[in-house]
Amino acid sequence: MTAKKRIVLSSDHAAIELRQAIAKHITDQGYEAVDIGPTTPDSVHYPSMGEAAAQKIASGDCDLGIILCGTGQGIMMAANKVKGIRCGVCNETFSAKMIRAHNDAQILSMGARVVGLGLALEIVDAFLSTEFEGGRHGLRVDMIKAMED
Ligand SMILES: O=C[C@H](O)[C@H](O)[C@H](O)COP(=O)(O)O
Repeated sequence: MTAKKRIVLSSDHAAIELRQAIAKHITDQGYEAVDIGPTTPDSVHYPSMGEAAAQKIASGDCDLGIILCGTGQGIMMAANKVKGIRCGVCNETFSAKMIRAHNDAQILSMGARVVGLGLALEIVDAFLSTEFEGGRHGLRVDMIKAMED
């Protein structure tokens, strides 16, 4: 039996309900949701939550990630500071497919103050169901990786 894909989820205070709905949605689909919070509505700083999620990927503990803040932008910026991490903000499904297919992004970021629940779940599905195509795209991703050395 193949191990379940482990998907780390994190957010700031702006996206708690959406994050929890996504966790249930992907669990229902057979993924293992590794939800690192927060769980209370208290204000929490998105850089810490973005970094914590990205470290779960960089360490190999999780396969892919979904992170959320008000716009998806701030938490994405923080996640991308962790070496080896590629994260994009996607507020529609085409980009969510393409950051997997062409950019081999490990983390999807979304804005809970931008997208509604129905669209957010479709974006998640697009991201999780798409594989990296490699080939010429692999050369370009390697160029990004080389900038970190
Ligand atoms: O990029 C940053 C995010 O959108 C944050 O969720 C947002 O800045 C939080 O704002 P506030 O503290 O006013 O809820």
